[in-house]
Amino acid sequence: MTNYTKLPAILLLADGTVYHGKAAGKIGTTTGEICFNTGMTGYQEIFTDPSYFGQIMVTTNAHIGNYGIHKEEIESDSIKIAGLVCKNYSIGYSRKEASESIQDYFQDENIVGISDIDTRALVRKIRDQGAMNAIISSEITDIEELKAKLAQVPSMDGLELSSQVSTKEPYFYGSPDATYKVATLDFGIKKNTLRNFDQRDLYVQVFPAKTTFEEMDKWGADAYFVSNGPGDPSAMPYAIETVKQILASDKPLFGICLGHQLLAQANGIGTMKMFNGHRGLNHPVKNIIKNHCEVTSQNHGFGVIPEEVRKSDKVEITHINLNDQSIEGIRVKGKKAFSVQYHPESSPGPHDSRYLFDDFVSLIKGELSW
Ligand SMILES: NC(=O)CC[C@H](N)C(=O)O
Repeated sequence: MTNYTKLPAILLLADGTVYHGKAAGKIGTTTGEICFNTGMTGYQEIFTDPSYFGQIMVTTNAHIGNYGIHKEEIESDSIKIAGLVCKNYSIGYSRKEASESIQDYFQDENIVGISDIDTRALVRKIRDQGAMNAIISSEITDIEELKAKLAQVPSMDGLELSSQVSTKEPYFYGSPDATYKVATLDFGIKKNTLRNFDQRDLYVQVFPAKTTFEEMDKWGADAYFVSNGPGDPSAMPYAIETVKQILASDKPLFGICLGHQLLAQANGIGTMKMFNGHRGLNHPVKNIIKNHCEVTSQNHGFGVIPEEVRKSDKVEITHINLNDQSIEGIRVKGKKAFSVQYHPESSPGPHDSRYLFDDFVSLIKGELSW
């Protein structure tokens, strides 16, 4: 394949800052909300995480691509990030299990990126100025033209994206002989969540985002799962309604990330756009029920409004972020429903929080209550 990576490329931020670097991936132009992930490993899992749909990813690890691309290290069937910004873009790779280079992968999947950017300076800028849109181009050099294109990009605030990454048809995961059945609402589910269910004797049917409760209920599931996903949860009234109906059914319910935000919304608690999201593999969270700390994997740009959670008589707080005291977990009083803002399936990330999948199984078995 032709190697275009010596060609110049431009990154323009919505505040007018221009960065010059080199083309990475396909030659072209891409737009999205710029965000950064501080993880030191797991780039392929991050690129394929559907929650990043519509976002340009800045990786703070200095080398990207250096251990190649592995067919199995994916969280969905394609790259979901809108574009990549990195420092060193390594086309050569050192792992013998890898099947191709990052450059071939990006070109095959039509992903536009930019390398040789001072990502430390860029991240400090985004950190201090908050979330904003950006454009990367390796074909347009006129800044005014790039500005005009960037002005057309919608704000992430108020954007519904889940229905674009959700499965179009229902499908099954795991063994039909498993003891319990979990109906899953797919807003952009990660494969490792499904692997964790399968490992715990749960048979899953994954439903498209806009499936009604009535349709899912026909399957006779023992419990429900509400997945992670991209976009603004407050722009998803259809999903909030379905979660309300699941709650009314009194079946166990577990939600992760977007699923957590939707469970809050279904209980009358608002969500908000954060100044900077949490994206990385080492966010400390305190489980205030068990009085322990977990190091967690995170990826979100919205959050539940802390004052509204504290005032709510419907939910109680189970987890708190130790960096900024944001709400990381809730459970619904008198219901078998709980959720976390972070990612216990953690692919990539530490496994501290995997016990939440065991808690879900205990809840289904009737061995856990509050
Ligand atoms: N990982 C997720 O589910 C992200 C949820 C939501 N889109 C957010 O950015 O906050």
